[in-house]
Amino acid sequence: MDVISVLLVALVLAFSVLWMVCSFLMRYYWVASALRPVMEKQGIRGSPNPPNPIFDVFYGKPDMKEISHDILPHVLPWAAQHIKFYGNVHLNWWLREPRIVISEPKIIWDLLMKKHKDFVKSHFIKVFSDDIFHKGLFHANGEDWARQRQIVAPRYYIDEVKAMVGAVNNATSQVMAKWEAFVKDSGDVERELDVQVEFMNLNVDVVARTTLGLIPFGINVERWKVRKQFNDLVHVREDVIVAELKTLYATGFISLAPLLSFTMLMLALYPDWQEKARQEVDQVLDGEVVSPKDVSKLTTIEMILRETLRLYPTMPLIARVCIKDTMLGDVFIPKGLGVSVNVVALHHDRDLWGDDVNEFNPSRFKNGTATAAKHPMAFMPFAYGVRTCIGRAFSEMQCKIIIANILQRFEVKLSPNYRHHPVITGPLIPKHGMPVILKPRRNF
Ligand code: HEM
Repeated sequence: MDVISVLLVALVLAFSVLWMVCSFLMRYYWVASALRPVMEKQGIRGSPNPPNPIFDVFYGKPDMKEISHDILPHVLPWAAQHIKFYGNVHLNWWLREPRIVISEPKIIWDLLMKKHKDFVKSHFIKVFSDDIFHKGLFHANGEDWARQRQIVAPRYYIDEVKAMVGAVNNATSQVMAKWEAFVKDSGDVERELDVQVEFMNLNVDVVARTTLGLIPFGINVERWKVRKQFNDLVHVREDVIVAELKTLYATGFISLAPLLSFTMLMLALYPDWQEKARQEVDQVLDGEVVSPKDVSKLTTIEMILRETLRLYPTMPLIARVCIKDTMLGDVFIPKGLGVSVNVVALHHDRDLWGDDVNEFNPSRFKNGTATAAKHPMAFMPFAYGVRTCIGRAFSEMQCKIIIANILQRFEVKLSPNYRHHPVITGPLIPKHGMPVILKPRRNF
């Protein structure tokens, strides 16, 4: 390498380092001398020091001492403290980035419904998932998002979802037969199994059977030809189609396995609810597989799933970043500030849910979700507004079918090896899996 090349490389390196240092200082300067006073003047206060979420998440934390559903102090200890000291709207940090964290329904309404145009998806979530979701709908913004949503969302409308019941039944039946053989092989009447791993595999299978209908091959081409959306799709670049499939695969198996796992925990912990749900399954299905018309009749399972999602929301934080100076309620939000909805805190707020907030009580959903708490937006596992989850109906249908199949064939007990340690790794998951004891029902 000649001298000029060496000098050029050194110059580029020096500029890169300078740029990194400057942007770091800028961020700090902005936070320390500009942003904090703006927020504090409005009465919004928060932690003076950034916590270390990476450390909290991955290392060194002991399991919960007992199986309690009061999980906020365990999964987000800083949030539990901040709510106590600063209230339901406070400042916090994501690494070095300041964020306003909210668990106040009226302000969440403004963020997700009234003022949604002033916010975009935050790169906060991309830290966790960019390599998985790539450029798909989950991360997209602006026109790119609108175009993708228009193409993908109709695939999950209720009639389309009903048409997927058979595929879910087939995949689930195979797994049930495998579980029965697994217990039989032990020569015992019951056997322990980590169902979390099983649910992940099952969901990959279900998503493959249902989602591959999106790929424009063979018969799908014929279907798509008669739809206007196909015209949109052929204009979408190949990498965007791949990104969409990755998104649907990832959301399918990342989000459903934890919900199903925690539901198994609830069934094991509350045998009275397990029995109630089983009686409903036996009555509605009468030994047959679930048909599309049966799905809406499984109301006890529906309540159990909702109460599980309340206590253990799969998506514990919803993150946005402000792109235009705006107001959320009475709070001025400057452009560039991150905003997070703390769904765990919202779902565990005593003022909204009452004194039994940390108890498992599916009956609170007997008249639906809107009246279960003191505010209709107190329950939001699938978010609200234009970016609400497109997979909601699909997830509810799939989970009902899987749980109905399990109850039809097995009794579920808690394993002595279960260790209670919900943890946020992006989704909220049981850190040590979900070992339960399965006992096939003899009379089935
Ligand atoms: C227990 C199951 C599930 C839960 C709790 C859940 C929850 C959520 C939440 C809270 C959001 C909003 C995120 C945000 O605004 O930042 C979301 C978005 C999304 N979900 Fe789900 N989800 C589930 C299952 C699924 C499934 C099975 C699919 C695939 C079909 C799916 C596909 C998506 C997509 C594509 C988005 C982005 C939508 C957009 O931004 O327009 N989800 N989900």
